[in-house]
Amino acid sequence: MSQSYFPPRVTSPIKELVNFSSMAGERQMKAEDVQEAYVEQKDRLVNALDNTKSILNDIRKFNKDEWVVRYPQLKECASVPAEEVPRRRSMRRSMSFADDPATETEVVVKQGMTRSVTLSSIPDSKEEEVESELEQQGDIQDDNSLLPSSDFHVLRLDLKLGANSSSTAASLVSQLEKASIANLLDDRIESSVNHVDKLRLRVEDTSSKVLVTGDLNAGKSTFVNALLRREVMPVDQQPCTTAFCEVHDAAENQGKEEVHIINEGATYNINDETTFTRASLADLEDIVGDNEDSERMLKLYLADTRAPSESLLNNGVVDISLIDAPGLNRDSLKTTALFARQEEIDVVVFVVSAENHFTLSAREFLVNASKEKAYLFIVVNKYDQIRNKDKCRRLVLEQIKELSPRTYEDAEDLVHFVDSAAALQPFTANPSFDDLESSLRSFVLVKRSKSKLQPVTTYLSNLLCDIDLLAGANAIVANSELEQANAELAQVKPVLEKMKESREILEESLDTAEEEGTSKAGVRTKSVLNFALERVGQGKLGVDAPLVPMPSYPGILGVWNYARDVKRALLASLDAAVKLAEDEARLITSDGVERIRLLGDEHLPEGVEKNKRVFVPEAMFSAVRRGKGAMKSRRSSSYGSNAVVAGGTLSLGIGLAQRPELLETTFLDLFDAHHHFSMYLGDSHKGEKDEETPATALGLVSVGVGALTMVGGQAVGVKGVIEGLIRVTDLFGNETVRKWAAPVVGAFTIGVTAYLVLELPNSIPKTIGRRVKAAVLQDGEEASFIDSHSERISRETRKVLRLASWDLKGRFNGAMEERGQQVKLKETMAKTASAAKAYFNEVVKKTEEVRVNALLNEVA
Ligand SMILES: Nc1nc2c(ncn2[C@@H]2O[C@H](COP(=O)(O)OP(=O)(O)OP(=O)(O)O)[C@@H](O)[C@H]2O)c(=O)[nH]1
Repeated sequence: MSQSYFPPRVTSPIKELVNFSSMAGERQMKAEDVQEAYVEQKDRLVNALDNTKSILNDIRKFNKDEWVVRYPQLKECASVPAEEVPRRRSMRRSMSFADDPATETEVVVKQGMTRSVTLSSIPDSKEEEVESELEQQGDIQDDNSLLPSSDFHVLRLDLKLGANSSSTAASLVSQLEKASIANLLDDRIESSVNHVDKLRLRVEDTSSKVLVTGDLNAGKSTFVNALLRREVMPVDQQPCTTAFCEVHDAAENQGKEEVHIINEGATYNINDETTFTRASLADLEDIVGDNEDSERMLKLYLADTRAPSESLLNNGVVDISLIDAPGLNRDSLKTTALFARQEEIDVVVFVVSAENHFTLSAREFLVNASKEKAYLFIVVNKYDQIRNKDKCRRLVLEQIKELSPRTYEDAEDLVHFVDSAAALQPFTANPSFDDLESSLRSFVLVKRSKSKLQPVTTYLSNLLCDIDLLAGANAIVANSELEQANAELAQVKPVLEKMKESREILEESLDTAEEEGTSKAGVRTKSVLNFALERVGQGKLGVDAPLVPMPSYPGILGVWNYARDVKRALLASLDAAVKLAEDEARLITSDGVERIRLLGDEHLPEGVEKNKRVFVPEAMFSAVRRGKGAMKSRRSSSYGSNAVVAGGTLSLGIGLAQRPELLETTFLDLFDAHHHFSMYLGDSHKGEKDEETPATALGLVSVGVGALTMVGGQAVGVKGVIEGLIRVTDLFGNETVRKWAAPVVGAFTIGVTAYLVLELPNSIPKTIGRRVKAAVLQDGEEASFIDSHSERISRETRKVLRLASWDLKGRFNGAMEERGQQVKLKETMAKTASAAKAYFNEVVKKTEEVRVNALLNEVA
C-alpha cells in the first residue's frame, strides 16, 4: 500500500504521519503519535509564523524610519549566453532595482538545501569558491523545482517588470520613485502580515471538517448515521436533505445533545444566542422537512458514547465535524461545490450509489473537487444490492481513474464499497465498513496535517525566500552605498582637514598681502611725490615725461605769460607725478592681486570655481574724476560689474594745473622778496641751491621789488608796476628825498634792468617752483599734498586688495563649508548604509533560523 499525500524525500514529522497511514493494522495505536507529531509541527509553524511576522513588521518599520527598502529584480545574465555556459552558471543573476531598471549588477545566488536564497555580489564571492560550491550542489540543481527563483513569490509587486518586459513598461516603471516602490512594498508586506495572521488562526484551529456529499438518494444520511452508529439524520427513499447538517461532538455544547438552527444572515456563534435557534434532536426530521427549499445550516451536537479509538467524532485526537450536505441535484450543485472549496473543509467524502454509479452532476462535482483537494474519499454505497460485485468495482474504479487520478492511485485506502444500511444493524459484523471507518479516520488525521499545515509550510517557505531575496539585495545595495560613501569620504575628508589646517595660514597670508601692498603703495607714492616736489621746488618739472612742457622764455615782454605757463607746467608735472604714483600703485596692486590669486591656487581645493572677478587696474582711482559724466561713464564701463573698481577720493593735487587759485600769477612769482631777503640775510634753507647764490645787487633789486609789491599789493600786472613807479616818483617832490634818491633810483634802475635781462629767465621757474611747493605743502587745513595722496593711494590699494582677499576668503569658506557638508552627508550615508547592511544581514540570519526551527528545510 503506498500513500503519498506528501512529496517524496520528506524527513519531517509529517513524514511519520504518512508512514503511519501506510501501516495497516497499527493505525489506532499510532493515532496519538500522529497527533503528537502534528502538534509538534504545528507549534513549530506557529512559532515560525510569529517570528516571520515580527521580521516583516520590523522590515516595515525599518523601511519607514531608516532605509528605503529597494525592490530587486533578478534575471538571467545577458552577458552569459545560456548555450555557452555550464549549467552551474545559471546561478549567476543580473540584479536590477525597480526604481532603476537600467542599472544592473551581477550577483551570485547561492542555493541552499531548500528554496532559500543567499545573494552576494560577484566581488564578494571568489569565483572558484562559488563554482565549487555550486558543483557540490549539483544534485540539487538537477531538480528544477529547487532552482532558485529569480523573482518574488509572495512579495511580488505587479510592476510589469522582468526579463521579458517591454522597454516601454520598463521606462514607465523607471519613473516610479524609490519611495513609491517602497510604499507599494510596504502595502504588500502588510497584506502578507495579515495573511500570516490568518494562517496562524487556521493552524491553531483544532477542528477538522468532513463534508459528506453525493448524488441524490445515494445514502449520504444513512452513511453519516452509520458513522455515528445512530439514526440521527432523516433517511428517506425520497430525496429529503436540503439543509447542511454539521454534526459536532456534544462535548462542544457542554455535553448537551441539541440542534442549533442558524438564523438567516447570522454568523454562527455558539455563545451568542441571537445567531441561532435551539431545537431538540427529535425534531430534526421536521426541521429538515420544513426547510426543504432554504438550504439552511444546522448544527447538531451529538454524544458519541463509543470509545475514542472507535468513534470518529469523539476520537480523542481532533475535533471532527461531519457535514451532511444536500444531494447534487440541479439546484444545490453549485452551493455544494462552493462549500467543498472552502478552506476549512479538510476532507470531502463522496457517496455514490453502487446502483447508479456517477451521474453527470456527480462527475462535474468530482472533477472540480479533485482539482481543489486532489484526494477524495469515495464511498460506493448500497454495494449489497449489486450482484456482479467485481464488475461494479471495476467499472466504478475506471470512472474514478478518469475523474480523480490521484484518488484512483490510492484507491485501496480512498475508495470503499460498503453497505451503510447494514452498518446500522446492531451486533452485525461489517468488516468493509470497519475498514472504511479506519481509513477515513487516518485520512482525516493525515489530511488535516496536510490541509492545515502544508499551506502554511509552503507559504512560509516562499515568504522566507522572498525576505531572503529582499534582505540580500538590500544588503548588497547597502554595502555598495557604504563603499561609495567611504570612498567619497576618503577623498573629501582629507581635503576638509587640510583646509581647516590652512585656513589660519591663508588668512594671515592674505592680511600680510594686503598690509604689504598697501604700505608699499603708500611709501612709493610718498617717494615719487617727494622727488617730484623736490624738483618742482628747484624750478624743474616734477617728472621726466611731463604732460605740459616747460615753456621757453619769451623775453621780458612776455614775462607775465611766461610765469603763468611755468606755473601751469610745474603744477601739471605734479599732476603727472601723482598719476605716476597711481600707476605704480596699480602695479603694486596687480602684484598684490596676483599674490592673492596664487594663495587661492595654493589653498583652494580642486573643483572650486576660479575667481570670476577681473582686476582692472585702469579702473582704480577712476572715481576721482567725479561729476555726472564720470559717474555715467563708470556705470557704462566695459569692465562690467565684476571689475575691481576702486575710486580714490578727491583730495589735494589732482588737477593742480586746473585749480585757478594755484594758477593765479603774482609779482611774488617773479620776485620772492621773502626768499631773497632770507638768502640775503643768510637764512636760507639748507641744501637749497640758492644758498650758493652770492649776495649781489640783485638782492637789492629784490628788496625794491619787494617794496614795490608792498605798494602794489598782491595782484598787480605790468600796468600796476608802472603805476607803482609813478607813485614812487611822486616822492621825489620832497627835498630830502631828492638828495639821496638819485643814486638809489639809479641803482634800482640798473638792478631792475640787469635782473630783467640776466636773472629772470632762471629765477622765475625757481621762484614759482618754490612757491608752488610751499603752496601744495600747506594747502589750508588739509593734510599735506604728499600725505594726502599717499593716504588716498594706499587706501585705494587696500580697498582692491581687501576686496580680492575677501573674495578669496569667501570662496575658501564656502568651499570649506561645502566640503564640511559633504563629509557630514557622506558620514551619515555611511552610517545609515552600515546600519542597513548589518540589519539586512541579520534579517537573512533570522530567516534562516526561522526556517531551520520550523524544519522547513526538510519539507520544502
Ligand atoms: N440496501 C441499501 N439501502 C440503502 C443503503 N444506504 C441507504 N439506503 C437506502 O437508500 C435510501 C436513501 O437513503 P438516504 O440516506 O436518505 O439518502 P440520501 O443520499 O441522504 O438522500 P438525500 O439526502 O435525500 O439525497 C433510503 O431508503 C436508505 O434506506 C445501503 O447501503 N443499502
